Amino acid sequence: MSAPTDPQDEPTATSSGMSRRAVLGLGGGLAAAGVVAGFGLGRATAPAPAVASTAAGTYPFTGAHQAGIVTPAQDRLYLAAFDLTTTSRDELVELLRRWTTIAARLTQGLSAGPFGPASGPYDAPPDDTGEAADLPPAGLTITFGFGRSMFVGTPGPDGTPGEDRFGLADRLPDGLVELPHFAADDLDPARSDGDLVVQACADDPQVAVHAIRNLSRAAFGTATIRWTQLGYGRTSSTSTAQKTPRNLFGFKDGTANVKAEESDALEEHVWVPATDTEASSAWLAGGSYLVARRIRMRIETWDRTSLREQENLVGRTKGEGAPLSGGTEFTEPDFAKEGRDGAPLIAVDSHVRLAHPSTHDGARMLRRGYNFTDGNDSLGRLDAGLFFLAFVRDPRTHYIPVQSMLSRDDVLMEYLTHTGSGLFAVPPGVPDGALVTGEDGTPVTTEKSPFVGQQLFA
Ligand SMILES: C=CC1=C(C)c2cc3[nH]c(cc4nc(cc5[nH]c(cc1n2)c(C)c5CCC(=O)O)C(CCC(=O)O)=C4C)c(C)c3C=C
Ligand SMILES: [Fe+2]
Repeated sequence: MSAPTDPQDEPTATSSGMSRRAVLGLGGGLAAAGVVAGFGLGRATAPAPAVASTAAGTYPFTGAHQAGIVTPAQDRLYLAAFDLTTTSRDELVELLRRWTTIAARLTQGLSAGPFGPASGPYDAPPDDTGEAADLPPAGLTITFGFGRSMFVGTPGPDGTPGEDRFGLADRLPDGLVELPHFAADDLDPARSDGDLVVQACADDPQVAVHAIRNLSRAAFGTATIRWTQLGYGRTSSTSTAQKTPRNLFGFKDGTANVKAEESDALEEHVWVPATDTEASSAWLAGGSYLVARRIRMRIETWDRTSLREQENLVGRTKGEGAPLSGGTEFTEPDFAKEGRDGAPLIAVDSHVRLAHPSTHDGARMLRRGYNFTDGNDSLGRLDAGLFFLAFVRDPRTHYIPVQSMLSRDDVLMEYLTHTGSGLFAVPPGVPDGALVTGEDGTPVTTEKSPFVGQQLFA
């Protein structure tokens, strides 16, 4: 996988100078020396600090918040929702411990396990699947979240309540509601919901897929994949240093997004605050909520729509991304401005007007979506669209009212169908310095090692 092509998109890298390949080579040396170890025993390599990097860049795994939210949006996504097959709380905790260690390792360019794909016990499967062995970390981030069903199970079709399998019902955070049915939803249950979610983002699809594959492998016997979504071409900027990308309608997307540099806006709109949470959600302080919506776009119809109409539907110009009220890309839209005919220059039913914070008591969201193309239907139309991802402080105030209005009144909806949906509580990050490391200084799983979401089980 290649390093970021746009110098503005370069991950904030510190350097250990150790590539994944070098690490694997050292793992092989250990095997040759007859050292057979599980996760608790490391390789005899030079320590790889929790914050490491190569020329291609890594992002720290630890911190107050999980990586993959304000991290400059990488170009590729592989997201997987899982269903737990166990009913044991201890096994759930063990899974989260294993996942935390593996994620901490992979994001720093290490193999999933201490041996890597080509060493370790010869009669056992390798502890890493190997397809990323020669690839740099590619800015990989791995972000974990919990679905409502993990807390309260899934209600039966007759409305019977779900089962509290893990003794977590009283910890259900207030915002982790069942999303209402929105007008024009055509949701496929096989592409919706899930007990757990893992978002892997990287600048190389193989690195992102490798991450999910190895995490899924580590979940064997405890959780199975419910659905996945592959995404390419980010449709948002999450840093002012990034160029605004384009969605499959050809419009710049992410111009007015909440950006990493807007620390006040992040506190107000993205992070769950410690101050105003109920006891049931206190564990989520410093976390966020992730809304995922698979939105199919009728691109063949769109492609037969005039440029004038396309711009009016969106409320911005297609070339520059400027509001139709005038100015350049980052000029604030002037919704009061009228044209010569006395009609507002930005139509009252345009997407940007209806999604704008001024229409929703100031509520904003951090959008982090991706384009997707999943083949075609029997009529030869592409099954393509936008996999909308947004991180919000509270979906009840920051997502549901916006989506309700858009699904009812937004003229863009004529070209859209929501086909998948998920809402997840995203716990805060694993604190810096908390990871347990083995002799070689790389993260290992022990009975005491910290894990993502630990606050929930305290
Ligand atoms: C519920 C939230 C939103 C959904 C779903 C959504 C889908 C969606 N959006 C576009 C294209 C664009 N959206 C733009 C801006 C924009 N969109 C939302 C919310 C949802 N979009 C917000 C909050 C905003 C920002 C509004 C503002 O503050 O001005 C834009 C303009 C450029 C930008 O600011 O990002 C485009 C273009 C598509 C194609 C789509 C579904 C497929
Ligand atoms: Fe939008």
